[in-house]
Amino acid sequence: MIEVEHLTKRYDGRAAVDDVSFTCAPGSVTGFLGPNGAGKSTTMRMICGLAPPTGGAARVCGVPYRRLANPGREVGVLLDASAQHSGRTGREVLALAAATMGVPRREVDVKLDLVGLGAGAARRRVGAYSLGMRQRLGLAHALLGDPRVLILDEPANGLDPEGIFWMRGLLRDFADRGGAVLLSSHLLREVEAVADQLVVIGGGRVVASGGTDELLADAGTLVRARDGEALRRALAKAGLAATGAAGPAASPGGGLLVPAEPGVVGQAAADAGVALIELRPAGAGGLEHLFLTLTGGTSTKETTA
Ligand SMILES: Nc1ncnc2c1ncn2[C@@H]1O[C@H](COP(=O)(O)OP(=O)(O)OP(=O)(O)O)[C@@H](O)[C@H]1O
Repeated sequence: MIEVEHLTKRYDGRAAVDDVSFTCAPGSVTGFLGPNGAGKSTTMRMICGLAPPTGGAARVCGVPYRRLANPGREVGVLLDASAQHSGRTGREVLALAAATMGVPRREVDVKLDLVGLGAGAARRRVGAYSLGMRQRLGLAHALLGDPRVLILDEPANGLDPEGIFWMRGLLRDFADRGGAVLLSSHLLREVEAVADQLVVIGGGRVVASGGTDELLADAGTLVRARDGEALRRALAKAGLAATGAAGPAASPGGGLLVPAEPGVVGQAAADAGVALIELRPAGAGGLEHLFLTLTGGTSTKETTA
């Protein structure tokens, strides 16, 4: 439903997006991940026809976005939650959009309800909304035309943990009913629970992509021994590269992340007579480590989280 082929965007000769390709299939959520400045928003803007690509092409529902006759009925887009007119109430924003799209007026209340904006909130001006409320309104706007595709740029920004959990459920349900979701974030943890596949971008280029489970399975093994140095020597002897596990992959007292199956790592330790106190698939923590390694040093702005 979304096809991105060799998309490239240059500003003043510098590539903000460099030869990016991926597809988002019906019935799936694609997590589009990368640090600040990686090129996520620029890619999404090109998909939605808001920025002309320097090279490559993107299609939504089989055609370039600009060729969709009534885009809101096919693709729900939330690129900037703060873009709504601050002087209008939440209900007015949706009512206007409904009229433009030819959506029955009753859908306004259905969608306000769906995103948890009650009657009181809907009567308030958008200028008085918190960022989380604006994100909810943006989601209601994106869902208004009952589209088959959702393109959402950092929709979890400003939502509290409960809001993020709620949004995951909503997006999962949307995909389970056959929709395609492209969801960007600079936080792996925000999307890994809901994304079927991940596209990781750093410095404008895709640095990793694939099924979330597959990437998790490939995330390596976390291993720890009381004698860390002996373990390092044992792994080196077996030709296994090891890095100090950091962040969520780390275990108390330190540990090593090894890009190999737990059985292979355990055998290497056993062969050298090193007693282990921990040996497990690194899973999500390992993926985070992989993500930080792959995108390391490519962030052009300070991370907000
Ligand atoms: N209109 C523009 N003119 C010049 N450079 C731009 C423009 N838009 C984006 N860029 C640059 O392109 C690069 C990618 O920016 P982009 O906003 O796409 O990244 P991002 O991954 O969405 O980051 P963030 O998470 O901070 O939104 C950055 O270096 C940015 O400064």
